[in-house]
Amino acid sequence: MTAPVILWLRRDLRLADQAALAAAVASGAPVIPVYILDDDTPKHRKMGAASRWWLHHSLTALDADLRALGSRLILRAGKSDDVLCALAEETGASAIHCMRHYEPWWRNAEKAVASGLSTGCAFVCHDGNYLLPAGSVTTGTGGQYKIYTPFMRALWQHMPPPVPLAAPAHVAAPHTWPASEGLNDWALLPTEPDWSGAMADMWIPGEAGARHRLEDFADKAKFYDEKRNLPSVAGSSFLSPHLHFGEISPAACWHATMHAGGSVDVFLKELVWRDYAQNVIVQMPEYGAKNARDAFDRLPWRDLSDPAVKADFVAWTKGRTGYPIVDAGMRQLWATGWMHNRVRMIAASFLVKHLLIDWREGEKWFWDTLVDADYGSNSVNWQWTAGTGVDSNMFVRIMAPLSQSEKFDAARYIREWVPELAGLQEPYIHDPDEYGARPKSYPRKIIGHKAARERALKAHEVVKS
Ligand SMILES: Cc1cc2nc3c(=O)[nH]c(=O)nc-3n(C[C@H](O)[C@H](O)[C@H](O)COP(=O)(O)OP(=O)(O)OC[C@H]3O[C@@H](n4cnc5c(N)ncnc54)[C@H](O)[C@@H]3O)c2cc1C
Repeated sequence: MTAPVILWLRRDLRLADQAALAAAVASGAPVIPVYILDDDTPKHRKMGAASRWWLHHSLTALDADLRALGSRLILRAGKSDDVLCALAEETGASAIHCMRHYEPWWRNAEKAVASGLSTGCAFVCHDGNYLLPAGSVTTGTGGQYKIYTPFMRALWQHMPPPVPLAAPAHVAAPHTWPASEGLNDWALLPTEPDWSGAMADMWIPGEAGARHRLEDFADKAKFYDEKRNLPSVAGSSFLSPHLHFGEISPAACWHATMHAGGSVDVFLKELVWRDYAQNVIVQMPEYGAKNARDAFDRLPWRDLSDPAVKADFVAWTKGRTGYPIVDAGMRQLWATGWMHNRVRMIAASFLVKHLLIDWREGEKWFWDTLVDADYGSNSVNWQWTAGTGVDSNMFVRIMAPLSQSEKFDAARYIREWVPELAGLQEPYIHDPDEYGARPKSYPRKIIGHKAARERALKAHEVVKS
């Protein structure tokens, strides 16, 4: 009887263009696909609540897709290396195939599995969750890029990525299946209260949902640059949670859109940002916790243990800052697990500069509430916004939320997410306080733009010194 091979699944929950699955199938051995719910290895970086909701549905979809090919998904909970080594022993597996991941905890886990397996079992990591393996695009002298633009130019020379692999037609099952835990027993879905209604309306987690999003976007990709900054318009791809969970490969996204014409290159460059973020965390694994620019360690952030500061933070999380564009974004995030990119920049900048609250508090909130919460992309973008990153916006360039709201035509978006303001016309809706048009149910501005700007610039003096 041929020994089986194990397919270790993490953020690569797809059948098409899945190099680890393709290699497992090509080995000719029976395949045991396993997903391990591991809250030990990532420690405080375990998946947030919105991601857990997504995971439940994505695993359900993947199990159904595998069953259609004659296979199924085995679920186990525990520390990945312990579980995998035990499963390899139990099944007599000859190899474990997986996709490579770059979060520091996954890199450690990959090393632990490789060293923990008995000699009869090979451990093989495959690439394909990114356009190129992190670390493979190097400068002329063989160094790593820290800045996005030269990184993008260098990566672009290697594009397009290889043509995506088709899903296998059949996945051979083992003679007997090892025991599996029940997905419902993992309690990944919220119950009391169940806050996932708007998420379920907006998203279809799983590979088929990802494919539909891509097909829908491929027709619009040529207009990307004109529309992507307008929160009232669905101008971007909405692929981020699907890409994060690996339900679709970036190569599939590239090939489906690259001939769209118009401004599609601007979209493709956003896919490169995703790769860039992984390259940053490979070089600086602590990026989610540590300022890349040390001088910012001196910045006197307001202290969250002070109740007044805490109240400001809570107002931000609940979308009650008195700045309609910020509040609309934060409420969209809470309801759907996603926020428009332009509004993410405005809301993040508001926390860091207007409220002078440490970017790490915002990063944590996003980690818990985004369905696309991604260690690399989240920390790179927060540090970009805060001005603390290797490649970042300057701290002293303070975004004016109210003019951004007008510039990017956010009225319809605000009406959708801040119903108290639904009756206001332009320009009042962008700044109801200023025009004396604020309904009683909507809060006053938590701080004026001028006062906030002066406070932030004063705090920054310490960094300069
Ligand atoms: C403060 C802040 C935090 C963020 N946190 C995350 C996060 O945790 N996870 C995440 O995927 N994105 C994050 N982003 C980036 C960006 O906002 C989202 O990727 C984008 O809004 C997703 O929508 P979309 O799929 O329609 O993107 P599109 O505009 O259609 O872009 C296509 C894909 O490119 C990638 N991408 C686009 N912009 C970026 C970017 N700036 N950085 C990295 N990848 C990008 C995403 O995978 C996205 O799905 C963050 C941005 C900010 C300002």
